[in-house]
Amino acid sequence: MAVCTVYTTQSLNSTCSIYTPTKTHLGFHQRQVFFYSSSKRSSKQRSNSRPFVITCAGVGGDSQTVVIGLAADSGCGKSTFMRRLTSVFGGAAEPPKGGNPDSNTLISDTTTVICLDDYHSLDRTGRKEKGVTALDPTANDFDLMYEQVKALKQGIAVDKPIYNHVTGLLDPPEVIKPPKILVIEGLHPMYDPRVRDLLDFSIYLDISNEVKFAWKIQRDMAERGHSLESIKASIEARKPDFDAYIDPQKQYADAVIEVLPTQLIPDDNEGKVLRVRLIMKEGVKHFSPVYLFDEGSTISWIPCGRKLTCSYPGIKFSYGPDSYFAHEVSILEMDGQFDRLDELIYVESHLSNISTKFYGEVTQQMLKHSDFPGSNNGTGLFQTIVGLKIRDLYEQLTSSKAAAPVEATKA
Ligand SMILES: Nc1ncnc2c1ncn2[C@@H]1O[C@H](COP(=O)(O)OP(=O)(O)OP(=O)(O)O)[C@@H](O)[C@H]1O
Ligand SMILES: O=C(CO)[C@H](O)[C@H](O)COP(=O)(O)O
Repeated sequence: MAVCTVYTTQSLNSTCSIYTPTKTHLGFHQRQVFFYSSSKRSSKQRSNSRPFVITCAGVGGDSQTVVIGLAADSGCGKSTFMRRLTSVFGGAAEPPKGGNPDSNTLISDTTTVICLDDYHSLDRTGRKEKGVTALDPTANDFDLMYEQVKALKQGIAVDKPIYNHVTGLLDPPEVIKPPKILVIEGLHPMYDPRVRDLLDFSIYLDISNEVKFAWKIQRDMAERGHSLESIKASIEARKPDFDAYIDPQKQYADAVIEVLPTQLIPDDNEGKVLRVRLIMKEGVKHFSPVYLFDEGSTISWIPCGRKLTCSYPGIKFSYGPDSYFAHEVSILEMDGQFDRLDELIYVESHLSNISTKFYGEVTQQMLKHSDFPGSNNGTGLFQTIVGLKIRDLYEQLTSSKAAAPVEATKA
């Protein structure tokens, strides 16, 4: 086997990979560099040599993209969560400029959110012909998902396909450049072990069937004109594949936001008042779980009174250690809803490890987006806090990378 050296214009820390022509379909942006069988060649020899085509880190290899996975079924609040997350980093998230108007991608200064629906390998007709749902792994191209997320993580731009939800067809690809933070959201970010291993942090939105149904009715009946029967039928049709392929991913998540009917109203079936649990894995690098009052203890707190206005059925917080799929976790729970969002500061001041940059940042974010669904309950509160934790994780990851050469020099 020949030992070869790659000469590249990238910095020494660049990550370069060689791809055979058979892999060019993977959609990498390629640059030409020189590839030799010996490292000791003159510059004349170098310039006369035939170039091989290889891929190199497009951002110089020094900055690495942090990858976040967000899994949930359709209509479970992923887009709302993404809007809260991108807002934490500042700037608005928009579809790629001048691109396909039906693109599912959202780009802001710091984050790029790609929707994994774009890796459907079967379009709507194809799925119908084969009798499979979009949740079925056979309707998705996990090889391409893995190759492209890996490339982006290494700083290499990719040509990502687009699944057009308007037409149900696969559209020509769009270029995705490596961002500072890449969020992959959709049905299967933690399904394929190769993709899962690329994630620096993962979140699962676990919406109970009762609540999912209430949200679906609210959106698909009120906003999209679907009938109650068709909504019920669609949920039922998806359920076996949801249980088989989507739901099991929650065991791999670093944080799960579980949304359940309230326990404050006996036999409530309206789904308006919610009990929301933030399940946080212990021992995750760069992530320290949020706690209420005293870390590791078990707390039950009713904050209603002089400092927090509560109408029926009130608000109840709980916090404590637990286990989840045999992992040690901390769980913070909020049941009920806020009457006045400005009073949230009272609750915020009793929470620790929330990774804010200034006193009241959670309350400020919640007030800023008071029109988003879930702003008056634990869904909005916990999504905002997870957004702040992701910012913190990103800052820790990037500062530890920046510090690494210094450490190496010291050694
Ligand atoms: N926290 C919440 N509280 C109440 N309703 C919510 C909440 N989050 C989402 N919803 C409802 O669910 C609908 C879908 O939300 P969203 O668009 O964020 O979900 P999604 O997972 O991105 O959906 P899809 O995958 O279908 O695009 C909203 O229009 C709203 O009616
Ligand atoms: O579960 C979904 C993820 O959003 C969609 O149902 C899937 O992407 C197929 O989309 P469409 O119904 O528009 O063909």
